[in-house]
Amino acid sequence: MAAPSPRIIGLTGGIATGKSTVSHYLEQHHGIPVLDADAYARQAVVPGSPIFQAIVQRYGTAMVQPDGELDRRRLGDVVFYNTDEKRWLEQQIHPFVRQCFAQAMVRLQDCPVVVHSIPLLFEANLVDQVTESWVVICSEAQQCQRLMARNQLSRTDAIARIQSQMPLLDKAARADVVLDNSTTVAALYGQVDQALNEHSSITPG
Ligand SMILES: CC(C)(COP(=O)(O)OP(=O)(O)OC[C@H]1O[C@@H](n2cnc3c(N)ncnc32)[C@H](O)[C@@H]1O)[C@@H](O)C(=O)NCCC(=O)NCCS
Ligand SMILES: Nc1ncnc2c1ncn2[C@@H]1O[C@H](COP(=O)(O)OP(=O)(O)OP(=O)(O)O)[C@@H](O)[C@H]1O
Repeated sequence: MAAPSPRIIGLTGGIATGKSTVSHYLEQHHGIPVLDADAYARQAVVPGSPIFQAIVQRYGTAMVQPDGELDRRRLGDVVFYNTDEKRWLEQQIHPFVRQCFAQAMVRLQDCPVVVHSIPLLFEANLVDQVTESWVVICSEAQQCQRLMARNQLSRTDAIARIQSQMPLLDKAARADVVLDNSTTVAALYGQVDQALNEHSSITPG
């Protein structure tokens, strides 16, 4: 059976498990366009935007850095410890992100393969928007260590961010492809190459 056109790979995982490492490889090595929900979510809160203003109204100017940008670390310290505040923020940002995806897909409709990098692919029930789902996993100890190192976070703050998400094993159980990023980046790339070749005929549903 012919693969649907375009083939849309929904790339997900836990925080700091390696989504960006995979998406950069797909983009740079394979030339596949990547639409990144995290990047759109950052665009949603540029200084002066309606959502930036709503955030400042809700939490005060303490959320704004001296350079005028949103203090993302500080906002994370609020929402990753408080489910209601996380839900409020998602309600502000997600419609903008959905609109960005829809607009970009009009532009990319003739591409044979497109990647949608979406941390909340399963949590937000977006799996119907893609033709196959890939999840990047590693052990929780590695995830915590990589997150602490990259974002200069304490162990407590890293664990709060990890625990605010759907457990990785639940994501792995739902995914079409599980990419194990518990060893080297080279080993991860090998799995990506294999998944690109082997799963090209997965159809939605
Ligand atoms: C809270 C914010 C400001 C923290 O920013 P920060 O620069 O520290 O992190 P960044 O945006 O790079 O996200 C890093 C990772 O955090 C995790 N994460 C982000 N938002 C969420 C969320 N709502 N729920 C669970 N995990 C999340 C994802 O794994 C993501 O890849 C930011 O994550 C945000 O605006 N989140 C709400 C928007 C959202 O839901 N984004 C997810 C994609 S739409
Ligand atoms: N196999 C690996 N071995 C060691 N470090 C790694 C490996 N893969 C990724 N990393 C590092 O772990 C960190 C997280 O990786 P990456 O940014 O790709 O994750 P992510 O899932 O995109 O993160 P986020 O959820 O925050 O967007 C980065 O600093 C990256 O360089």
